Amino acid sequence: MSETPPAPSQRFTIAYALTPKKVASFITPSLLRHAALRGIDLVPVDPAAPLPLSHPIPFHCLIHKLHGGDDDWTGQLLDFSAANPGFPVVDHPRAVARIRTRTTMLQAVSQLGLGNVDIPKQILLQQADADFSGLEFPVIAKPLAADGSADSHDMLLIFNHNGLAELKLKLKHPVVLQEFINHGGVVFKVYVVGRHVECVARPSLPDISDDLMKTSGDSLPFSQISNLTPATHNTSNDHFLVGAADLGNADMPPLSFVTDLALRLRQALGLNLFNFDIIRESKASGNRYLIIDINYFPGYAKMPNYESVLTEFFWDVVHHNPNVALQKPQEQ
Ligand SMILES: Nc1ncnc2c1ncn2[C@@H]1O[C@H](COP(=O)(O)OP(=O)(O)OP(=O)(O)O)[C@@H](O)[C@H]1O
Ligand SMILES: O=P(O)(O)O[C@H]1[C@H](OP(=O)(O)O)[C@@H](OP(=O)(O)O)[C@@H](O)[C@@H](O)[C@@H]1OP(=O)(O)O
Repeated sequence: MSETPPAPSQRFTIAYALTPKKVASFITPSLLRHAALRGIDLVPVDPAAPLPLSHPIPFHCLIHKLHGGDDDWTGQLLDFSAANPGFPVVDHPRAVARIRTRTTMLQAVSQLGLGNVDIPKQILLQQADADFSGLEFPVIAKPLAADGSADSHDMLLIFNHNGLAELKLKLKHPVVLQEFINHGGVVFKVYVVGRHVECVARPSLPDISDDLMKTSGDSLPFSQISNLTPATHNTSNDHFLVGAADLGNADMPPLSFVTDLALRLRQALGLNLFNFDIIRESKASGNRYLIIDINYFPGYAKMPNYESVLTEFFWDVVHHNPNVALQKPQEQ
């Protein structure tokens, strides 16, 4: 990369509306430096102030991730996108909204046209006493909202009907109940930035044998298991760490498969900035993969060289490179 930044007339501004946590982890001095050398400046926007609805717009692209309770902000983004068609808002608020609810989040998977990729069987429980049918134990109860709010990562692994009865005391409804799939204790996280795709292995829940089902009680709470390190695990999660897989020796899915899957999913979702979690079913004879979660604008700073990857993406966006263009999501 040239060490001489472009002249002011060739510079581009990326406005960002991010949570303070995200600003701290993502808008690092090193990202700012990388981007500046490519002629790109990152500046904050105040989500409490109105976005400009007419020209001149003082930035060339808007990136965003704000958490629950931000309906006004989403409305602003929709109005801004409608008033400025073609202006790069990364990503379109309607496409983001779809993956902030666990029922609509995984719908796109059925459009991928890949026979070995599926989602676990799941049902929505609106209320605590709603009917539970068609699923086999163990199941995981997940909050319907996947919007980054305080309790959106609180989960309950349920082994039997008693555990199901405990659900109403332990998690706020509505929840999604999803069949637990044995997968060898490893989850593969696939990070997508435009057409850039990277896959890493992370710790997951261990396989659950019939014996473990009998000895584990009725239900077990857990939270953010894939981000656990020895320094952060707590008592409820400790249980699951027993028998944790050796990530260094994880049998990674082929990169060509992961890339193809990620690019299909990117188109189907209409998103440029996301990651998704896949697991490989232990008992399946061939390789059967299940997508269990999709996250908007994840923790990219954990990717090696994230500064260059994101800078190149921003450069493509402000130069309207068709590589990063996506279809606008339909209103539903
Ligand atoms: N259907 C499933 N079968 C087996 N394990 C699962 C299943 N669903 C989730 N898990 C395990 O539980 C973890 C958390 O689930 P999920 O990714 O849905 O939660 P999340 O809070 O949205 O995650 P993140 O912290 O990535 O945002 C997964 O990383 C995986 O270890
Ligand atoms: O901050 P972290 O690096 O842990 O990033 C996590 C991110 O938190 P942040 O967006 O508030 O930063 C989470 O977002 P919310 O669901 O809470 O909205 C979610 O996307 C996780 O999957 C990310 O972890 P990763 O998948 O990359 O391991």
